[in-house]
Amino acid sequence: MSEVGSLRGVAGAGSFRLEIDLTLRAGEVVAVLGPNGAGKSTLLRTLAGLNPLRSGQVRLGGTLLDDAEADVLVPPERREVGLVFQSYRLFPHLSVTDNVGFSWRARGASKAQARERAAPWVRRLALEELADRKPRQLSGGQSQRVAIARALASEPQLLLLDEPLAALDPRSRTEIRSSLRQHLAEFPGAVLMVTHDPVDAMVMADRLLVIEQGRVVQDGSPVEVARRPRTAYVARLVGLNLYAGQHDSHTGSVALEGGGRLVATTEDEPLHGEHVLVTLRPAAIGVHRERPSGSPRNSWPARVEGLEQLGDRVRLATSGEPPAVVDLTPDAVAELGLQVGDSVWLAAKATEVLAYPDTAQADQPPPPAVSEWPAALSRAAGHARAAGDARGDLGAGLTLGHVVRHPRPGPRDAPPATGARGAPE
Ligand SMILES: Nc1ncnc2c1ncn2[C@@H]1O[C@H](COP(=O)(O)OP(=O)(O)OP(=O)(O)O)[C@@H](O)[C@H]1O
Repeated sequence: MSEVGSLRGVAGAGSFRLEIDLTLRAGEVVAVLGPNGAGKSTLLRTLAGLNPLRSGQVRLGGTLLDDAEADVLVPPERREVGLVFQSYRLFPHLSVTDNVGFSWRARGASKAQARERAAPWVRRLALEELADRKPRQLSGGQSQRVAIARALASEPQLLLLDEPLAALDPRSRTEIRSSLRQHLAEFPGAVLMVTHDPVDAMVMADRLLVIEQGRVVQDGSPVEVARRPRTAYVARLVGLNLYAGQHDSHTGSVALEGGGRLVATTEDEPLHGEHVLVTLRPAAIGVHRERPSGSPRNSWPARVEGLEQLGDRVRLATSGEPPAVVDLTPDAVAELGLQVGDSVWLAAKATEVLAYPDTAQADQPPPPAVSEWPAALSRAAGHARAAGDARGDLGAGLTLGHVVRHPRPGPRDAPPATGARGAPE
C-alpha cells in the first residue's frame, strides 16, 4: 500500500501529551483503540487540524499540513480530510442530499452541481427515500448513514471516524457496521477509525493501533495483535491471560514477574534469558479439586475469587501464582461444586502457554486488582463473544489479561506550545 500521509511528532491538549509516529497508507483501514483518555480523539483532532501539533509534522498527499517549527498550519476546511463523529453533526437546515453535497458547495460548486456530486452517495448509502428530509426527521441510524455519505462524497484522502457506531442501537449498529465495512473496503484513501469496540476493529480494520497514556503500545494486523498482545488492555481486548517474565531455555519455563513459573512453548525465536510475554487461553486451563497428577506440565494452587455465567460458559476469576481467568462449562462447575472462596488446582499444558519476546514500546498501566475482576470481566466478555462471532480466530473467549512489569523511564517533558499556534480549545 502506498503512503498517503504521515503524522510524526507530539500533539497535546492541556497538560496531556500524545507522541505519535504514524504512516497513513492508501486503502488501509486503521482502527485506533485504547482506554478512556488515552489520546485517540486527540490524534484525530490533530489530523483534522483542530488541534495543532506541538512539534513535528503532519503531511497528506505530498502537502505539509502542520509544522510547528515552520509555522505551517492548514486549517481544517482546507484539508482533504473527511470526518464522521459519533453524534452525526448534520446541518439541521439542509436536506439529506444537501448535507451529503455540502463539501462541494463549500468548495464553490452551485447547488445543482453539489446535488449531482451527492446523488451517487445518496444511492450507495440507500438514502434515496430520505433524500428530501431534514435531519430532525431521521433516526440515529439514518443520520449516521448521511454523515458517512457526506464524508465519502467529499472524496477525502483521509477519512476520520470517531466512534461512528457508538450512539446507535444494536440493530442499527449491526446494519451500519456491515454497510460501513463495505464502503471502507472500497474507499481509496486512508481511514482512521476510533473505537472502543473490538468487534468494529476486528470486522473493519486492516491494522490496529493501540494507544495507552498518549503513546502507541501496539501497532499491527488484527491477527498479529490477537496472537501477541503486549499490554493488559490489549490482552483483555483479545481474550487472553497475559503475563510477563523471564525465559529459561534450560527448563523451557518462564519465571513470572508476579510470582509463579510456567512451562511454555516458543516459536522459532531464541528467548533464553529474555524478558518475555506469555499468553494462556482461559478455556485451556483445567480446574481440579486435588493436585493433578500425570500429563499437564503446569499446575498451581489457586483460589476462586469470582464466578460468572457468560452465555454458555462460566468464567472464573482466580488468584494464585499466577492469577488467571478460566472458562469452564456449567457442567464442569456443577460437577466440581465450585463456589467463590474455594481452593482449587489449575492446570495447563505447555503447548497452550505461548511465550514471545517482550518488546514493550511504552510504560504500562498496572494490572487491575483481583477484586476488580468480575466487573471488568463481565464488561469485556460481551465484546469478546461478539468478536469471536465476527472473526472466528479472534477474541473468542475474551478474558482479563494480567501483566506485571517493572517501571520504565517516563516520556520526555513536553515542549511548550508556541504562542499563536496554541490549541484552539
Ligand atoms: N481541551 C483539553 N484540555 C485539557 N486536557 C484535555 C483537553 N482535551 C482532552 N484532554 C485530555 O487529554 C487526554 C486525552 O483525551 P482524548 O479525548 O484524546 O482521549 P480518548 O482516548 O479519545 O478518550 P475517550 O475514549 O474517553 O474518548 C485526556 O486525559 C483528556 O482529559
